[in-house]
Amino acid sequence: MFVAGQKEMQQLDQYTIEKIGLPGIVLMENAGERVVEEIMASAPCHNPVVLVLAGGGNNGGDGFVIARRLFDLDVQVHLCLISTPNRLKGDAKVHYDVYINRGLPISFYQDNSNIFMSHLQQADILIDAIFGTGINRLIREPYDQVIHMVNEYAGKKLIISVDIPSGLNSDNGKVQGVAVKADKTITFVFPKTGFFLNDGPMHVGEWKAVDISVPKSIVHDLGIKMPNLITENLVKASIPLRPHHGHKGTFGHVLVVGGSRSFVGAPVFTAKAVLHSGAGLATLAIPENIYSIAANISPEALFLPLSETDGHFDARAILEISPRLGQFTSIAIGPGMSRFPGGEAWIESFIQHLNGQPIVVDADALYLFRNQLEIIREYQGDVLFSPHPGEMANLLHTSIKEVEENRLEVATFFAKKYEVYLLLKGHRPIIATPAGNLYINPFGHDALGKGGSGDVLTGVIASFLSQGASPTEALVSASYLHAKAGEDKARMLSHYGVMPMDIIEGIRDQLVSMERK
Ligand SMILES: NC(=O)C1=CN([C@@H]2O[C@H](COP(=O)(O)OP(=O)(O)OC[C@H]3O[C@@H](n4cnc5c(N)ncnc54)[C@H](OP(=O)(O)O)[C@@H]3O)[C@@H](O)[C@H]2O)[C@@H](O)CC1
Ligand SMILES: Nc1ncnc2c1ncn2[C@@H]1O[C@H](COP(=O)(O)OP(=O)(O)O)[C@@H](O)[C@H]1O
Ligand SMILES: [K+]
Repeated sequence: MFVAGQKEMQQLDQYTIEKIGLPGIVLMENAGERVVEEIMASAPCHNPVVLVLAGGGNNGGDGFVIARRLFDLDVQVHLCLISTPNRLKGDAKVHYDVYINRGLPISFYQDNSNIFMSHLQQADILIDAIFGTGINRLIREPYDQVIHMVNEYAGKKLIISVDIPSGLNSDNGKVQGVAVKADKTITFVFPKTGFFLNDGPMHVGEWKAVDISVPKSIVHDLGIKMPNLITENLVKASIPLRPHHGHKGTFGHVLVVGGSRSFVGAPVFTAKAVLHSGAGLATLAIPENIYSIAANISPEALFLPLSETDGHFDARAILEISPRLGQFTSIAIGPGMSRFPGGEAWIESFIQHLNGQPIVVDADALYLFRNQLEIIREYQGDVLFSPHPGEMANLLHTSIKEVEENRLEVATFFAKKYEVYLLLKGHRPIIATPAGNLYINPFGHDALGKGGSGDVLTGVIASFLSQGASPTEALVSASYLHAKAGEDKARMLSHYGVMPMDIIEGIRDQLVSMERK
């Protein structure tokens, strides 16, 4: 499934109408019909009272169809036009005329806002068909008042947005002054990019993309490049296959490099995640002063205790580890490593001793690479970076705000420029490839916002690489399983109580349920 912005939706609609010959009024009729099906399926009570709020563009046009079709199903429905009738044009005007010709119930906000308020109070369900993807400026009077009034009922009445919550920018998810806070959004053809960026996740609620007879194959016919949405099916096709006759050699040997006196748990979580997600072997290369604690809590791992000074790796460690590096099928470096003096030179030397295995760079290793990214570009194997927004900002010498407001652009830029596979973590993680492909993970939970959670993810990525997944496959499947594990564990253990080991267990539960399906 793809994720579409305003321009892409226009291209798809236009092609369907002009080249395929399916008129816009038919698409609008289909759109209205699909939304009505969803309204009927999610009605909070018997005989709900529905208020449809229609704007002056095509989103309002959908609203006229929805109100008419609800009326024909004997639903108590009222339509309120927020715009003025003489501004209506095209397909929306056709459906407005049909509505008026049928003599169906309507009122005009501009004529009498009191009537509107009384309808708002009486309704069980509010249908937001004020603005769709066509919004092109900040929302002002009277639309902002209406949206504020609708939002006062958030959590009290069922609010369903048509295509996108009115006021939300479909490309970047920014609120254009004010935006509807929907419980549900019924969107057409593809989910909109803005659902997953900036304010989007706080406004869309539960979303569903419905078919309105715009063929999805147009994307390929027109060669339109859009971000991919990570779905269970995509993940099923991405998780490395496990031959029944395989042995620990088949499933790869992951080297985890990290840890320091202050951060003992981080590399341990990574190594545990490596093994719980299927790798044959995991070796933990850690400073020798934390060896006994780490070994005590992870008997399943192999160990490579390395020389250290003041609780972190030192130059001797490189000499000790370098003859061994050839035996590993993937490397995860960074968890708990600390930002130690001389760390930049240490990590440069480390990468020069590798033989092209895929390498996952996370946490402090990202920091240590930030001023020497050319080394990454020149590395002869695949490099995967998994920064959180703070680490991403550090890599680009910019602010977290800049990163968060431009997640897609930032991820695309960095992946292309440094030829890395990038997983930009956060509420809705983004994966960007050196070739410019994008993936958005629509899952995840605030339960994952706890130290150690990212270390687990790093381990799963490295594990899948070791089992033969491509960098994109490893990132897509690890990010999905991690996010779904967070959602699932939060249901059992609360938003507050999920620990890194629970996430590891949750990932294993996800793998069990995928194997069964
Ligand atoms: N095309 C198709 O085949 C299909 C399209 N479909 C539907 O169409 C929707 C897109 O429709 P759309 O392009 O007409 O835009 P829409 O979101 O209704 O708003 C534009 C209107 O709002 C106005 N306006 C904009 N910003 C404003 C602001 N800040 N404050 C105030 N006014 C503002 C703008 O006015 P203007 O700029 O012209 O003055 C214009 O009147 C899409 O989301 C889907 O629901 C479906 O039916 C399926 C078939
Ligand atoms: N509110 C949230 N919603 C979804 N995912 C989240 C949320 N908060 C954190 N996460 C996820 O949790 C992980 C945290 O990683 P990171 O910050 O590197 O943690 P650490 O390095 O402490 O282990 C990331 O995968 C991130 O996407
Ligand atoms: K809307």
